Amino acid sequence: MENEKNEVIVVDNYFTGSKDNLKKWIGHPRFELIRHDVTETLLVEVDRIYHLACPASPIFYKYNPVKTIKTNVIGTLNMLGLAKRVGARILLTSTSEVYGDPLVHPQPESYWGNVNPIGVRSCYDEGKRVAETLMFDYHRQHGIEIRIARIFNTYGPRMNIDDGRVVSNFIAQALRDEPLTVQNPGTQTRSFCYVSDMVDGLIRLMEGDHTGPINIGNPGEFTMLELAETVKELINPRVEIKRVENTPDDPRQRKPDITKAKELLGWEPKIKLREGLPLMEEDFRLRLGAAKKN
Ligand SMILES: NC(=O)c1ccc[n+]([C@@H]2O[C@H](COP(=O)([O-])OP(=O)(O)OC[C@H]3O[C@@H](n4cnc5c(N)ncnc54)[C@H](O)[C@@H]3O)[C@@H](O)[C@H]2O)c1
Ligand SMILES: O=C(O)[C@H]1O[C@H](OP(=O)(O)OP(=O)(O)OC[C@H]2O[C@@H](n3ccc(=O)[nH]c3=O)[C@H](O)[C@@H]2O)[C@H](O)[C@@H](O)[C@@H]1O
Repeated sequence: MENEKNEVIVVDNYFTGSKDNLKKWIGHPRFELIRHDVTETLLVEVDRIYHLACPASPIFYKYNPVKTIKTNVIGTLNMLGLAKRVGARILLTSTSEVYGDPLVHPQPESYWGNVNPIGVRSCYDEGKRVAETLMFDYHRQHGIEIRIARIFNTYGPRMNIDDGRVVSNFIAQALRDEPLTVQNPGTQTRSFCYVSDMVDGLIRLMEGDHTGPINIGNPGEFTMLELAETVKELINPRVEIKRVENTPDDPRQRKPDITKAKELLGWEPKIKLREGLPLMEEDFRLRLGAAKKN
């Protein structure tokens, strides 16, 4: 929308999304919002498709796993069908979860992954693997222009407060004076990317010449205990850290190798975790009505 040459159509079934996040643009002449589920056919005329629709927080994607896999498979088929009909270029937001519980560290795009095909996370990680396969089959068979981003844990303002992912959980807990829930063992790692860096990476990938898959993420790697300590230090030093049970198949380590993104897209993240957390804190404080204490 910031580029005046663009007209934007947003399609969402609001399963985890919110109209509030789009308030700024509703009513703008270059903007349209459609309530639609991508598992149904969509007929619009476009030249770029950013296919992001999919529940992404583990608590939401496990809530209705059959719907999650339908969104990944039928939803991606429908978006590819649309791309084929109108000759659009399509970008899929795949995930670092295609690497499963990785045995190679950090993860380059050439790694095929270590994924449980029948586990409670499979609707999401195997779903995204099939979505990538569909993208490449449409590309080879029908000549569709495709782009695949493998996104690593991304966070930022305007996330659903009860999204359930670790950064939003810890920030909301710190602001509510509730203990930070570190799932065992707490030594598992993630690499957190700030949302503006991610958006910049996705646009570069879409407008560049490479199909991908390309990892887009921030290589700064933290254990969940380190993340909790950092949130405590920056946001609420009085808060406790509480150890809780983990869920099955939780990946033990995750860090992107971003050599390809640097070389092919000229992209690398700019915002460090310690800079991104306060930006998210500010937005969460406003929405939770939590005033800053001295
Ligand atoms: N944020 C991350 O760390 C991360 C990491 C890897 C991949 N991704 C991918 O990026 C995309 C966006 O993730 P996010 O973090 O913004 O998640 P999110 O849950 O905040 O947003 C997903 C959006 O998709 C919509 N949606 C879900 N199912 C739909 C359907 N059947 N039809 C239409 N809309 C539907 C939701 O309502 C929501 O607006 C997802 O595809 C996700 O898998 C995100
Ligand atoms: O980046 C990715 O590729 C994937 O990352 C996340 O999956 P996950 O890393 O499991 O996300 P979280 O739920 O934020 O969990 C991260 C870690 O924090 C831990 N955690 C989570 C929540 C919490 O309250 N406490 C806590 O310690 C989990 O055990 C896990 O080890 C996203 O949810 C997926 O959509 C995305 O595709």
